[in-house]
Amino acid sequence: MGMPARRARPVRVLVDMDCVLADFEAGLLRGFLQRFPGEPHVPLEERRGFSAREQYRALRPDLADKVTTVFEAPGFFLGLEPIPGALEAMREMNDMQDTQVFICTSPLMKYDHCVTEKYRWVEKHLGPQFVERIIVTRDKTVISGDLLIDDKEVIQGQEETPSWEHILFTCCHNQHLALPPPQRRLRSWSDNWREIIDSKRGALPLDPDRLGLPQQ
Ligand SMILES: Nc1ccn([C@H]2C[C@H](O)[C@@H](COP(=O)(O)O)O2)c(=O)n1
Ligand SMILES: [Mg+2]
Repeated sequence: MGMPARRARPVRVLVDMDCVLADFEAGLLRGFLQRFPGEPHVPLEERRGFSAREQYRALRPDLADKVTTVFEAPGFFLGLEPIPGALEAMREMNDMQDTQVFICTSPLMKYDHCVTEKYRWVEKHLGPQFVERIIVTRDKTVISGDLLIDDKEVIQGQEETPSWEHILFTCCHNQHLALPPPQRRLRSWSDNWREIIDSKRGALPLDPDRLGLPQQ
């Protein structure tokens, strides 16, 4: 009897941070209302499009810079609340057999507080073993993986055909979008992320050394 067949490599899952693990949108609105209480704002149910800055600009041009001061301020990223179920899902995913999890996040161009606070947020909420799993990049297309769970509707960069399948994580700014088939959504961390990961297992090549076939 040979050894049982085994997959040649684990499924690699890249998980975005803002709006997937950390509630950027709720933190931004809370910060905006605190800092500019008399100004018009965009309620979460009316958010459309990835860029809050552009939607505030459309509301009134000077609000673009005002909303930007909120997410560029020290303490903003560290103070974000976790998305419901995100921390539990990350721990479970990290413990799954044949599964590798990385946190894949883009920094602001004005990175002073953002980058350090993203690291500190991960350590605070997920612990040091996840700090080792952080990938900070402005271009997610050059990172290799089987899945990228991300709330940004279109992810472009230098690589035209990234190795990962983009799973759109539902967030206030993208919930109205009809996805072109076969693109898939993860509606929340209560949705079936395990099934999405398992759907990638069959696609992986089997390790010929583990098939139990007689060696040639
Ligand atoms: N609705 C959003 C979400 C995030 N950002 C900014 C904040 C971060 O610097 C960056 C994160 O991008 P991600 O890695 O989550 O694709 O983008 C924003 O401007 N608006
Ligand atoms: Mg995001």
